[in-house]
Amino acid sequence: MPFQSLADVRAMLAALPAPDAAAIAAAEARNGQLTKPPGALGRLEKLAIWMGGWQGTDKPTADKPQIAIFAGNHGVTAKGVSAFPAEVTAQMVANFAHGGAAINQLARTFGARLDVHALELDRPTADFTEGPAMTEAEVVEALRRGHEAVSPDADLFVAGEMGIGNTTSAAAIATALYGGFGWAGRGTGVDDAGLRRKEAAVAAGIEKNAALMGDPLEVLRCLGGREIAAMAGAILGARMARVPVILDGFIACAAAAVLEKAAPGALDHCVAGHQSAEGAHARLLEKLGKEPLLNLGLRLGEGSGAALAIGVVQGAVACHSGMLTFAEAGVAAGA
Ligand SMILES: Cc1cc2ncn([C@H]3O[C@H](COP(=O)(O)O)[C@@H](O)[C@H]3O)c2cc1C
Ligand SMILES: O=C(O)c1cccnc1
Repeated sequence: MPFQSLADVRAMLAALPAPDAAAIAAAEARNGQLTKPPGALGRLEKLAIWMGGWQGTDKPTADKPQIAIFAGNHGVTAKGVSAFPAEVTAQMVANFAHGGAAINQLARTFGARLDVHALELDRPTADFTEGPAMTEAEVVEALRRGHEAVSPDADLFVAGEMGIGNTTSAAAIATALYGGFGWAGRGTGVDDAGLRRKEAAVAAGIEKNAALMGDPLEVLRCLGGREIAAMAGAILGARMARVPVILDGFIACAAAAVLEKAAPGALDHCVAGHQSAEGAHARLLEKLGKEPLLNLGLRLGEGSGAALAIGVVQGAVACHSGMLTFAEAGVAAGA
């Protein structure tokens, strides 16, 4: 058991592993010798060196990517916050199992292992507008499921989610962590009245759980969902195993934000895969200090934007680890 209480999670967050400084130096040196003008591969160069640092090598790989999707149901759906009914969560889990969802196609395209973890779908979280969404035992169990989902063999990890109502939960988390207004967005496509219901649910959730909002892990317990907690646990598990992570959209970033607030630097092993079309995702990425790799107007979740960014990371490490140096290739170096 990686942890049995939120206190154990806090202790883990206080002692996170750092990247391998020698591997970073070696990867930087290698990058400087490859057959291209200095800096010509732009951000790909930084990505490859970052991958090397976390993997502890000057020749990183990205041919064993893992995508884990976590699914959970939300009591707050009773407040009419989604354009779709809560049954869709379980129906989409079946669709993932049959290979029929967008993420199945993307995982196959980039050669990623895809695991689906359905977290007590017949037992939704409590409606957070009326009290904490989860007990400590429930949130710790979800964090643990995520933590244990990371394969020790993976060289790159994506956490994705499925949970009708979870853009409201993510908006509530972002509001609690960063304050201000306007964190709720259209999600699956709610109309103006639906958006107002989401804003009201967020405000009620913050007010009802006000006494606990100073502690990021309590924010996760009170306003999160099982799949959001599991994504946080998985991102933490990847850090402990020094597996680099690609962050997905608004909901995945809300999960990640809990870790960053609890322990600044906790997302140093993460890159932002994309900027989603969910209204407040750009703002959340700014709070995290992360520049997205892609901006394709996706607003799906399931890890889909991050999955597409696996291709970018694969391109970066293929160049970095596969190219010849000037000396090896017999190409004349510049002045
Ligand atoms: C068919 C379908 C497939 C999905 N795949 C991801 N989501 C996305 O939409 C949900 C969040 O939006 P909201 O907060 O508005 O409910 C999450 O399940 C998210 O993963 C889907 C939603 C639907 C309807
Ligand atoms: O940003 C996302 O990942 C997202 C946006 C809308 C609906 N589901 C997911």
